[in-house]
Amino acid sequence: MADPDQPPRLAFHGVTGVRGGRRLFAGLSFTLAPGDAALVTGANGVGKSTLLRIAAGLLAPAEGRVETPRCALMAEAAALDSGQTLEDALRFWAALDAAPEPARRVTDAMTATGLAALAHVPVRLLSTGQRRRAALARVVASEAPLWLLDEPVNGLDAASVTTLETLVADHRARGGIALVATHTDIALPGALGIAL
Ligand SMILES: Nc1ncnc2c1ncn2[C@@H]1O[C@H](COP(=O)(O)OP(=O)(O)OP(=O)(O)O)[C@@H](O)[C@H]1O
Repeated sequence: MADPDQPPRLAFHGVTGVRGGRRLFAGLSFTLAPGDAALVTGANGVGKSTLLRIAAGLLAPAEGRVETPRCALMAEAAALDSGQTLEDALRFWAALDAAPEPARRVTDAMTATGLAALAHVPVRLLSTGQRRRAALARVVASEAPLWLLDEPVNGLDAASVTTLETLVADHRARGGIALVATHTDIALPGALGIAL
């Protein structure tokens, strides 16, 4: 567990990632402090999503140790209830976060991701790109110190990619940390490169 009195940081200490009995990476060590970002790159199936899931605490490292602050993961599935309105679906997750004011956080996140006008639209009616933006809104609404973004650019149009880049930059400027896995270009100034 992260010490709440210390600034948040993500630290991998000699981490080995194994999936389906296959060793994907070994002895991986890095530290990200407030304001830092890292870009995880590599071919399909190399282990980028696995690394993010280990960072999120969803998978245990086969070897080594991970220090993770409170985090939010944007993965392939938005994990939003398709029968609910966008606002209600986002509020469901925001209420589970260890942070106050879920309704205010959701409203702010929908505005930041350009989704405010769709607040009352059922999730099932959202387009692919809108659903991806909704997944991003879930991360923004969490106000978690660590954002874990797995292929966040997939399905986004050019304007939404710019919005994403701005949101990540703002998050870092506020002392947040971002770990991004992608094989698409994304502007992440000064990011640590983790090539798998
Ligand atoms: N639940 C699972 N059980 C067993 N093997 C898995 C599981 N999930 C992924 N794998 C395997 O682990 C390896 C790494 O997968 P991972 O999703 O981490 O790769 P990736 O680099 O994110 O790939 P992509 O660029 O295609 O998204 C792949 O060979 C994949 O088949």
